[in-house]
Amino acid sequence: MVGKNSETQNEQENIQPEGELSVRTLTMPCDTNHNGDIFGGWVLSQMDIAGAIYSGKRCNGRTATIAIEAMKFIQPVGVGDILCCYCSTVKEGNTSLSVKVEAWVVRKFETERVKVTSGVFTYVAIDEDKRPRSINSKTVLK
Ligand SMILES: CCCCCCCCCCCCCCCC(=O)SCCNC(=O)CCNC(=O)[C@H](O)C(C)(C)COP(=O)(O)OP(=O)(O)OC[C@H]1O[C@@H](n2cnc3c(N)ncnc32)[C@H](O)[C@@H]1OP(=O)(O)O
Repeated sequence: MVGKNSETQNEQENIQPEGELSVRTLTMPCDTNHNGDIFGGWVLSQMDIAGAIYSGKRCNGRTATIAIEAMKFIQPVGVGDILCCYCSTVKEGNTSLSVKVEAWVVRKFETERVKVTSGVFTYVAIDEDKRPRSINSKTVLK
């Protein structure tokens, strides 16, 4: 069974996700690699979407990902797992917002959450010409 040891560890240490749930989705067979696990790149893209939704709300409109800190994939994600991405603010700059995104999964037919990876994603608030703008500027949300 994938990741059972870490689940037990999470329960024992009572580790909980940090931040606001931004994306929750079901993993599908089309997202697997040649080993039958979910592609790390697919997980990364879901985390980027989660951070983009979170930063879009905070920055009142469009944002673009400018940087992603090094990440460690702690354990594999399987088909049928439910991926949950939680976001919290690490740093607010003038035009940028750094967001910690934690990825957790609920294993297929189980109930406990297991942390699979986390990373800091930085977004820049951009205007309609795709130029940086203040994260506090009020833009039309489109
Ligand atoms: C109710 C509302 C709901 C809304 C709901 C929305 C939902 C929406 C869902 C979308 C879901 C899909 C989301 C996919 C998200 C992409 O896929 S975005 C695509 C990938 N990213 C790109 O193509 C961006 C390409 N880069 C660029 O266009 C330009 O670099 C940018 C972003 C316009 C920035 O321009 P620049 O001249 O390079 O920026 P610069 O002035 O040097 O620096 C800007 C800020 O970034 C910081 N920065 C620069 N380099 C770095 C670095 N390496 N590390 C950290 N920070 C850095 C600077 O310090 C500065 O921050 P501040 O000090 O102002 O706070």
